[in-house]
Amino acid sequence: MTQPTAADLALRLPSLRLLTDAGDLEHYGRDWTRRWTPAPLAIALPSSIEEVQGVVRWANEHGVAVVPSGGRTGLSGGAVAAHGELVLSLERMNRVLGFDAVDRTLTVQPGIALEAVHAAAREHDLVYPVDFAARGSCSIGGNIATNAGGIRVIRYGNTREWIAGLKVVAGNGELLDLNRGLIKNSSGYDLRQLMIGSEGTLGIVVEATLRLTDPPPSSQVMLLALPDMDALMRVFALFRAQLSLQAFEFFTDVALKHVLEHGAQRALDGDHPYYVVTEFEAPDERAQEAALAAFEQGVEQGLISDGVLAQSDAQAAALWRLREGITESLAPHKPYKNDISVRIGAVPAFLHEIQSLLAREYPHIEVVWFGHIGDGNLHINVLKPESLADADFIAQCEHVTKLLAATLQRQGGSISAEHGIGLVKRPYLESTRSAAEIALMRGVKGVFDPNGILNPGKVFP
Ligand SMILES: O=C(O)CC[C@@H](O)C(=O)O
Ligand SMILES: [Zn+2]
Repeated sequence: MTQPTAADLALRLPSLRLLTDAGDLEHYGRDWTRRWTPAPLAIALPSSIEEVQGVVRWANEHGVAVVPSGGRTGLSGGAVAAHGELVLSLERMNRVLGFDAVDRTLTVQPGIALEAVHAAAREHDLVYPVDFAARGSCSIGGNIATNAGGIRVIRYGNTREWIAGLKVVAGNGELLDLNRGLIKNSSGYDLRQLMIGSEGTLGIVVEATLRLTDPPPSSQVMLLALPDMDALMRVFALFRAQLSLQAFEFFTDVALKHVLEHGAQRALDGDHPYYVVTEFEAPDERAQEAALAAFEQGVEQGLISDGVLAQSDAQAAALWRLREGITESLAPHKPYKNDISVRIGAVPAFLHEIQSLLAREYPHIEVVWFGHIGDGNLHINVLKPESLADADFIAQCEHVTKLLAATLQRQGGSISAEHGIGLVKRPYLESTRSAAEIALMRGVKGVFDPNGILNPGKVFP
C-alpha cells in the first residue's frame, strides 16, 4: 500500500485548510520543548467539528497518526510531531460560543487562548480562575488535555474542577457530548473527567463548557525573602492559617538572578536564598492588618528576613513578574525540566532529600528551583552548560531523573505535577503509576482509540 499523502486528504475534504510548507511543518510540529526535530506529514486546520471528524475518519482509514495541537506551549512534548504525523491544529476554532447566566457557564471552542477566556468571563462580571504565565498563548483545549494547574490551584484547584461539559471526537471519529453542563450527574462513569488530562490520546476536545465563579475580593501581593529552605513551609503554614491565600509561589536566588538579567525590576535589597510571592484576599482593613501581623510573626520567628507589600497594581504586577518571568528567562539556556509533586505534608523532608541529590549529581551545573510550593509542586530547571553537547546533557539529566523518580516513588509523589507526561516523562511513568494502573490506562486507550491513531507514542512508556 502506498503512503497516504496530504493530497489524498485534500481530495477527501476539499474545503479543509491544509499546510505543507517547510516553515509551517516546523512551526506546528513542535511545542516549547526543543529536543525533537519536527517532521509532520502536514498540518490540518479544521474550522468545524464536522471537519475534525472528517480528518479523524480519514486518518483511521489510512492508519495515519494524528497529533492534536493547541497553543503548543507544552513542556513535555505532548504536541510534538516528529514522525510523519498529521498535526490537527485547533487554532481556527477559537470562538466563544455562548454564555449562560443562570448556569454561569461559558461555552468555547478549543483553540481560544486562556487570556481570551478570562476576558470573556470578565465581560459578565465573573471569572474563570485557572491562571498561569502562558495565558496569552496557550489554548483552553491544551489546558484541558493536560489538566493544567498554575498559580491559583491553592485556591481554585486544577482545570479539572472547572469543566462542566466537553464535546470530544474520539479515535474512531465519533462525537461524544460529555456531561452537558450538569452539576449533578450520577449516571455512571464520568468520561468527561477521563478526557481531562489524557493529552490527546483518547479524544480531541472540540468544545468545552467552562464553569465561572464570582470575582475574588480585592487582594494584595507580597514578596518575602526567607533565610533558609526550612522557613518555606513554615511561612506557608503561618500565612495559610491567618489569611485567605490566592497564591503562594516560591523561587530561589538563582531564579531571581536570571529573571533580573532578563529585565525584571529588583524589589528587595540584599541577597537572600529563597523568595515567596504570595497573593491573599484583603478586602478590608482587618484582613490587611492580619497580613501585616502574619508578616511580623514570621520576622520575629526568624522565618522571614525581608519583605515588600505592593502599593499599587503596577507594583503587584512587577512582583508577579519576578515569578512569572522565570521560564522565559531560562529558555536561552536550553533547560531540562522536572515538574514534580508530593503531598504538602511531605514537602519539607522531600526538599532536603532532593537538595542533596541534585547537589551530588549536578556538582558543576546550574539548577534553578521554583514553583507552586503551596500545592507541593516543585519545578526544577537544569541549565545546559555551553561546553556540554546536547545529547550528553540530556543523558546526564535523564540519569538524574531516574534517581528523582525513585525518590518520588518512595514518597508517593508524581513525576508530572501539571505539565503532562508527553514524550519527556514517558520513561518514568512507572514510578508514579502502578503496573496495574498502566495496564488499565492502555485498555482505556484501546476503547477510545481502537486503531491507535491519536497521539501515538505519548504518555505510555
Ligand atoms: O518552566 C517551568 O519549568 C515551569 C513553567 C510553569 O509551569 C510555571 O509554573 O511557571
Ligand atoms: Zn508551574
